[in-house]
Amino acid sequence: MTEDTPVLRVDGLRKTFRSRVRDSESVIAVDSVSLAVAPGESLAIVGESGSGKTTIARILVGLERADAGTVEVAGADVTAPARSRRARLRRARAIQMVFQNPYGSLDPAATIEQSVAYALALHGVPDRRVRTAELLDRVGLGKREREARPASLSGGQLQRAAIARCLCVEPDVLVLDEAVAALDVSIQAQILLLIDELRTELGLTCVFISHDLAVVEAVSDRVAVLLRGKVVEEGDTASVLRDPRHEYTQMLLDSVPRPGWVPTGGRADPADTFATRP
Ligand SMILES: Nc1ncnc2c1ncn2[C@@H]1O[C@H](COP(=O)(O)OP(=O)(O)OP(=O)(O)O)[C@@H](O)[C@H]1O
Repeated sequence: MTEDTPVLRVDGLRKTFRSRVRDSESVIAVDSVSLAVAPGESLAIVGESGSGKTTIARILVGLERADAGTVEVAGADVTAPARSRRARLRRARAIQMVFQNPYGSLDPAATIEQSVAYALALHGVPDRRVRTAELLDRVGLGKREREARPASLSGGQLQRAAIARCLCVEPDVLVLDEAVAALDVSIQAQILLLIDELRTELGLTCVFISHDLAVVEAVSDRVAVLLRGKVVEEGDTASVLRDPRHEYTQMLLDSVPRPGWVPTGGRADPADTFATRP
């Protein structure tokens, strides 16, 4: 693989669900989505609620099965569900996910260091005690937090622990699904800074799922804008945010609160606003 060969390649993803509202109807959550992320690059997937962001993230990490399309990580096809334990471990090494709610990835009964040590053991990493300490040090968790159980930690501390747990396997790709959305703004900034440092140090390839354009601007090199399951605009983050080509991207930008902002129209349901757009 050369430096430019994408480490993550998504081709023609499609996912339909049975409607939660009317059983006889279906919802196209993801529609012909193709993406490529180069080694060390950070791609943001942005869109309003219901645009399909989380469904894409869940397909990437194998929590959801696509109806069509393929996902390749470091040249290996990871589209099919991993059936054997070995295949599941291989898949976990390829791609890891930080969730909005870190409780999902941390055992409530275990201390943070036990959770990290367990993940290392699962993947047969030697020198687990040393490696656990290194990882928790790296994400900025001290002795008290390491020995605590998830219920006694703050959201920011939990996200640090969840990131450390993902890093146990040195994944090819890290997917962060609204990973800072539930945090206070100042804690958000600390976590974004940590992710940025880790990207620089480890050359991490990241996919950031977010509805927040300020977060997208801070963390991504490239952005894909999602509307009703389809990518309607994609490009270098700074250019897209400065000079959006699609009206929907413009609408997302217009709906960011700022001094003098009047919330008229900007928060209209994009499904209504752009329903007829090809
Ligand atoms: N398990 C499911 N069953 C039925 N419909 C679903 C399911 N999961 C997602 N959907 C629908 O698929 C569409 C895309 O949802 P998804 O959660 O991927 O969007 P999103 O952009 O991540 O939104 P949010 O930011 O609110 O999480 C929505 O219309 C949603 O209602």
